[in-house]
Amino acid sequence: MAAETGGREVVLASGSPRRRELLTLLGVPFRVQVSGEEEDSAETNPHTLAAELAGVKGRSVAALNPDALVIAADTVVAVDGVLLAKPADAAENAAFLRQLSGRTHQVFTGVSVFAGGREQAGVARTDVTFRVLAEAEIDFYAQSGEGLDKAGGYGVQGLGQALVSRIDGEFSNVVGFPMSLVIALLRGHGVPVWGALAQEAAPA
Ligand SMILES: Cc1cn([C@H]2C[C@H](O)[C@@H](COP(=O)(O)OP(=O)(O)OP(=O)(O)O)O2)c(=O)[nH]c1=O
Repeated sequence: MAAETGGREVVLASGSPRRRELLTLLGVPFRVQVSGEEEDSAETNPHTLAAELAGVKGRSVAALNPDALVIAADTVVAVDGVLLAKPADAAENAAFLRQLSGRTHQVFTGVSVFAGGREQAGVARTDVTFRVLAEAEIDFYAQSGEGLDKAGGYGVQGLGQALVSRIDGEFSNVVGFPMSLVIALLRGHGVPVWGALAQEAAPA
């Protein structure tokens, strides 16, 4: 395992099935250890909050795995300066969708990598525009339950793609794991994304 991952075991500090899928696509062997840290913060700036929460999750798992490379992420959705976390129920999900309808909002994902006692981190931003949604569409989507475990109350990778009219930025960032940033951070630590040959071929 260690030889395939730049000398360190890779630990994904996330319970998100999307992050698991996306890291698997990169061909990196890893195991999952979920941070038990509470995701509460007084921070109101979405960019800063995404960075802070990714750091909190990663740091707690890194403390338990000092020899590993630990990667963590956090996704924050903001519309007109208001943060939309995960909706508590279908009614709150519908309220979120009303706020997002016909507008452009921002999705920030912070990614933190801890290895050898050091942290490297970054934040990606994608702007997502929703169609003007009819009340019946809002009810239908909220009742589907798809948005309940997702920041902003929707999943762009599922039924939620029918809500979206435009995406400016990286799609994978909206799903919670911005590939460009993750690849750069992993390669920066010598982890061969898509195998050793691709590592050699990658531009500096
Ligand atoms: C906007 C949006 C969010 N999401 C997801 C990504 C994240 O999993 C989730 C945001 O919550 P997070 O707190 O970032 O992550 P999580 O609680 O799912 O997992 P963990 O803290 O263990 O890493 O919302 C989608 O899957 N699709 C989308 O379109």
